[in-house]
Amino acid sequence: MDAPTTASAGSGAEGDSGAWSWFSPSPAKSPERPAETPEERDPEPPPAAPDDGPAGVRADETHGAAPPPRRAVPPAAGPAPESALEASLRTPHSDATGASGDALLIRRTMTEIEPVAEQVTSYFYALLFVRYPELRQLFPVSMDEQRDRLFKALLTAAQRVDDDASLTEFLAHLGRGHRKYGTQPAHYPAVGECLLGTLSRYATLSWDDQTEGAWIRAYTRISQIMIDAAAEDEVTSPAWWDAEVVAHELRTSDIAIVTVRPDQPYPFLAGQYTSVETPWWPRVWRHYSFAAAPRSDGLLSFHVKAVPAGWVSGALVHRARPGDVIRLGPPTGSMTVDHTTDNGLLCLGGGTGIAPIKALVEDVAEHGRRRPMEVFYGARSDHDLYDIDTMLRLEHAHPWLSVRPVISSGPSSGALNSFSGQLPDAVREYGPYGEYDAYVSGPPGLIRSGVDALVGVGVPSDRIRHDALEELVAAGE
Ligand SMILES: NC(=O)C1=CN([C@@H]2O[C@H](COP(=O)(O)OP(=O)(O)OC[C@H]3O[C@@H](n4cnc5c(N)ncnc54)[C@H](O)[C@@H]3O)[C@@H](O)[C@H]2O)C=CC1
Repeated sequence: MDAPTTASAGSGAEGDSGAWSWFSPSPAKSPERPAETPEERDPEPPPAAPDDGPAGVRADETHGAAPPPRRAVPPAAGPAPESALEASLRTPHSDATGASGDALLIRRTMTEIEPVAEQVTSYFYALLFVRYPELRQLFPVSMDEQRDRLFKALLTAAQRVDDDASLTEFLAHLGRGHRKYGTQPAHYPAVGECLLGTLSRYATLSWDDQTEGAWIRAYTRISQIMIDAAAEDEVTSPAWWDAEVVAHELRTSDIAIVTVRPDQPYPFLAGQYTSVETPWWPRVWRHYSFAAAPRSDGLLSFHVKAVPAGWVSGALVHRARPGDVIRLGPPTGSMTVDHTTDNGLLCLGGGTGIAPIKALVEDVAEHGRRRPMEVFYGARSDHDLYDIDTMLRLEHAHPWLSVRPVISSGPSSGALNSFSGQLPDAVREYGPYGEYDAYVSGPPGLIRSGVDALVGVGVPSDRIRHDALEELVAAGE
């Protein structure tokens, strides 16, 4: 997808980068470097983690983390037949794309561990929590989804090691975003040590001194960018905002509009989103878009749908009441209005994805340029169009705005004169829209098919905005 997207978050605090000396690349095994592999430091490998120490890893969290046996010494009689993986890992360190030697070495490691990524991740966290139990408190009680995150982010960064601009943008964002988790510069060497310990344990075919050097250089760079970005952010912005619930309106049996008052000014742009932590599920954060443009009274609102097994969404819909205090991360997202053009705006909002679209309408209204704006608001049935009254009120107030309800599967009373079908079908029916900027917000499936439909009705792909698909998929609620 080539539309502008947003990325996700990372860690840090005041930068004392001088504490990283052990992580300097070392051509030979350096005596200062701590043990790299579990067996060097932990006589018992982490899968036999403590049962459930105060800040330890539960035994069940190490499930599946049993490390593979170290590479067997080839039998004297002759080498065993080479597998396809072994053959690919033997490929010389050069590449037609011009990737650097370090990038090639890092990719080789990732090729080798990819088939066992789940065990690698489990082992990594087990090792981290056994060696540094004090870090356990930074993570949610249930590690099910977290297991994926930190490690994936590190791997994504390692993959971009040859692309300075993209790497820096990704990591700076990650570094700023990690402030709300309480990450400190001193945590980075611990993570790096366990990352290398894990990789050397699993990438037995490709791991050698050169590869280790490449990973050390990459991780040193990754952590420095994250720490610097966090330190810079600290000068102007809190790590998180506490926000008191001031209104809670149940719109359907599973959708609520939650309005909060942050304890400090909260600057953001219409179309952006933030991460939310509730008091009931500490350290579990979920993304929600702002459902209104910035207001003079500083209040923020979110549309939340309780989804099955959605801890945060369930708590926000069924448990939160005025007076409760939730926590907000920094605003993020690039689904914002370009006010330098007079192009029309074409918006697709599916389900609670209408929330940021409503904010965009308010933003355009405040700028007073009367740009044509077409909003397609999709839901399964009339009943699921929980905010249609607000949208129709806005349409009534602004002659440049047109709102079209689209019902995909459920019954429609006919009262709304809605289009029957999927949102992309409706857009095709009403197009072309060559002179429009476009915005898509809703379930990941809608983003994918919506972007295709928008390109089909003449919107250039560089003028289509939506939030990052991987964020929407990862959030899951
Ligand atoms: N900034 C954003 O992109 C935001 C995204 N969301 C996401 O929106 C979703 C809302 O969920 P629900 O209200 O249950 O929506 P839903 O699953 O009921 O879908 C709403 C409408 O979107 C369209 N749609 C859904 N899947 C589609 C597909 N595969 N192809 C074409 N059209 C499709 C249909 O018109 C459907 O009626 C959640 O996944 C939430 O995370 C919510 C708020 C903001």
